[in-house]
Amino acid sequence: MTTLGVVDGQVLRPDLRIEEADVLVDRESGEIVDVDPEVGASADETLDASDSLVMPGLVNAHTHAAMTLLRGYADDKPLESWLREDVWPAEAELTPEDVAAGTKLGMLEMIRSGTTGFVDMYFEVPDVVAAIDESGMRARVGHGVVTVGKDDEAAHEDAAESIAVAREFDGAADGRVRTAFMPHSLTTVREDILREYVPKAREEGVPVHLHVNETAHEVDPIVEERGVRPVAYAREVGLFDPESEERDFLAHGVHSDASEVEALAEAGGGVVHCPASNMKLASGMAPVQAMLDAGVPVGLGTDGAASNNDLDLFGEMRDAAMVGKLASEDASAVAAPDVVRMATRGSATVAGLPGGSVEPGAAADLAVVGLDAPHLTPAHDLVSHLVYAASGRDVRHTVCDGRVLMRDREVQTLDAEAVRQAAEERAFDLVSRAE
Ligand SMILES: N[C@@H](CCSC[C@H]1O[C@@H](n2cnc3c(=O)[nH]cnc32)[C@H](O)[C@@H]1O)C(=O)O
Ligand SMILES: [Zn+2]
Repeated sequence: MTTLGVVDGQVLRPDLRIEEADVLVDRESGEIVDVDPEVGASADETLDASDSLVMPGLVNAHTHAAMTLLRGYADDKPLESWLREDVWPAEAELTPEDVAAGTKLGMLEMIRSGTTGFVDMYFEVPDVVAAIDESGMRARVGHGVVTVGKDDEAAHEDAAESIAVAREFDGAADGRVRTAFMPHSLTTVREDILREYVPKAREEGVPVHLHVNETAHEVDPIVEERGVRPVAYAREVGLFDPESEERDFLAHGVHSDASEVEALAEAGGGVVHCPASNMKLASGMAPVQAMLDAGVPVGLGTDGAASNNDLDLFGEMRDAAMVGKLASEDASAVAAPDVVRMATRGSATVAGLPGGSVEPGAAADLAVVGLDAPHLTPAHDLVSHLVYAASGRDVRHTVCDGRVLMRDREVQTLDAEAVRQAAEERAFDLVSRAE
C-alpha cells in the first residue's frame, strides 16, 4: 500500500463535528484508511492541512460542464427563450473538440473550488469521458436526449445513442465514470420515446436523470393534456420506480407540489437543487425544506455555467441557504448543516457516486479549505463558514480517488493555462459560427 497523509488539519466528520486529526489514504484502493491524530505523518506523500479544514470533496450533482463555453453569452432571459433563441443555436455548432475543451475548462474550475465529483448531461459523451479520465475527477455522465423538432427516426436515434453510451462507458476511467440514461425533460422528449427507452435503461442497470418541474411552463402543458402532475406522469412512464435498483434523480423540481414531494419521498427519487440557475432564469423557488422534511434525498448542483454563471459549489451552498429561507419565509429553514450535507453526502447519494464523507472505508475524495483568511475569522462555527462566508477560492488542495488533483492551488492533472486558452479560442469561434 502506498499512502497519502493529509496532516495537521481539522476534519469535518460525518456527524458534522470538527476534530483535529490526520486523514490517511490508501492511494491504490483510493479509500480512506484512518482518521486520527498523527496517523498521516509517516505516509509516502503528505499534504499540509495546517490552518485548514479537511472536508469531503463537494459533488456537483447536475451540470452541463461544456457550457462553460457559453458563460456570459446570453444572460437575463427566461429559460424557454434563452434555450431556443441563444443556447440551442450555439450548441448546434458544437464539435466534439469544442465539448472536450469546454468540459476541461469546467473541470479545472471544479477542481479549483474543491469539487471532486459531478453529474454531466451533454453530448459527445466519448470526448467528455476522455477528458474526465485525464482530469482524475469522478462523474456520472449521459447523452441528453431532445425529441422536439425531430422526426421519428432522429428521435429514436438520439434516445438509442443515450442508451448506447450509457452501456459503453459505465465503469470507464478505472471505475470513476458511471453513466445514466438522460432524457432532457418531460416536455422536450416524447411520451412514446420515454415508454420505450426507460425499460432499456433498466436492462442496462443505469439510472435515469432528467429536468423536471423547472419552470411553470414545464408543468402546465402536462397537467392540461393529462390531468396529472409531472411527477405522476413520470411514474406512469416508468420513472422513479421503487422496485428499480437504480435511483432515478431529477434536476430542479422547483414547481413540485406536496403530492409530488410525497411521491418522490415514497419512491426514493432524488432531487438536485440548483438555486442559482433557478434564481437567474427566474424559474422559481424549490420547496427544499419540505423535501428535506419528507425525507426526499436532496443534492446540490450548479447547472450549466451559462445559467449560473460559475461552477463553484460554495456559492451554491450560500444560495441554497438564502433562497431556502426566503421560500419558507422562515430564517431557520435550510440551515447551514443541512446545506453542507446536501453538497456532500446528499449529492453523492442522489448521483449514486462514492464520496461525501470523511471516514475509514469511504472514497478518498477530499477538499482542504484554508482558514487563515480575514473573511473566515473568527472561527466560531466552521459549518456556518462553509455555507455563508467561504468561497471556492479558499480551497488549497483537492483529492479524488486517493490522487492529488490540486496541491497548493496548482491543478496537477490539467494544464490550467493551456485549458483556459483552448477554451477561449474555441468559444469565440463557436459563437461566430452561430451568428
Ligand atoms: N441531444 C440534445 C442535447 C441535450 S443536452 C442537455 C441540454 O440541456 C440544456 N440546458 C442547460 N441548462 C438548462 C436548464 O436550466 N434547463 C433545461 N435545459 C438546460 C443544454 O443547453 C443542453 O442543450 C440536443 O440535441 O439538443
Ligand atoms: Zn440543467
